[in-house]
Amino acid sequence: KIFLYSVKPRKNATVLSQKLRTLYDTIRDYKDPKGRQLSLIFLKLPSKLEYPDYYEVIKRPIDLERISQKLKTSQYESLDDMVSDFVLMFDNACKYNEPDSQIYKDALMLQRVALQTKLQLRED
Ligand SMILES: CN(C)Cc1ccn2c1[nH]c(=O)c1c(Cl)cccc12
Repeated sequence: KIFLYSVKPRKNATVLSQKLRTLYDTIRDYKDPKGRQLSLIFLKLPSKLEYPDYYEVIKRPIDLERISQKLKTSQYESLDDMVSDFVLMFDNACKYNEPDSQIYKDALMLQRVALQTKLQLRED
């Protein structure tokens, strides 16, 4: 299948898409020192059937699948744009879940990974 660009994608468009992919993959693949992949619980929101109150408490529910979908369909205009979706998700997790819960602690850890990765990618 020959894919001829009618118009060559602008350089910074591909640079941005590479940075967005790197940020997403870094969070998705992050493992703690014991080798546990923290992102797995964040892949899919809890079901409305099992957790109806979740959708009362959390006004803007979001999960990794939604962020992944937005990445695939080029809906992010900047790194900060994607970071704000990650921060929203982790804030949701810290709002709904108890501070002594594993998901609360994992949200804080992954939020730090997101912010550190953003800073590193900004320098490149
Ligand atoms: C107890 N149960 C609802 C925890 C649980 C189970 C799954 N998920 C949560 N809590 C969340 O906040 C959450 C978020 Cl942000 C994104 C994706 C999945 C989530």
